[in-house]
Amino acid sequence: MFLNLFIKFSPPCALKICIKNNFHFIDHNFRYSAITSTRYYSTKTKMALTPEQRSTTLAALLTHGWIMVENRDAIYKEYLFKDFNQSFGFMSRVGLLAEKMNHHPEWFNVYNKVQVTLSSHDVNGLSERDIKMATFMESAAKSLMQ
Ligand SMILES: C[C@H](O)[C@H](O)[C@H]1CNC2=NC(N)=NC(=O)C2=N1
Repeated sequence: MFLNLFIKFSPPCALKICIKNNFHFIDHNFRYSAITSTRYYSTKTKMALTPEQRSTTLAALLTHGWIMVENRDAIYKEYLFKDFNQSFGFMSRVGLLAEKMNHHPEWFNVYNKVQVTLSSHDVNGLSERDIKMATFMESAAKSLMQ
């Protein structure tokens, strides 16, 4: 109900794509049922970072251990945790957001080390989604490390 109202009255720049999934079930009594789930994806943030965003939000991340990748419009950071438990906890938290955003980090993990590269394939470079993801990673890492 609220979602419908939101979609109806949200500003026109926030164009929504609606994807319907049909799930079909047969239970242990061989009764058939179907559930339709609807997901809405916003196209609003599918844009490369503006020069202004680069000199503000991106610049802030670059003072927190993130670096620009050579020959690619992407950012990289290496996180060093206490042990594998912390690394995996971090990746689990980030993984849930990644699925929700449909935006996935390129990452490598061994024991307490997680190396992350962020970029947006669809704009062939950095977008607001990378900033959002990196900012979330910063707070997840901080809360796990204390
Ligand atoms: C087809 C699918 O929507 C795309 O590949 C999604 C999935 N995950 C993604 N992850 C990242 N990092 N960038 C993308 O542009 C992206 N796009």
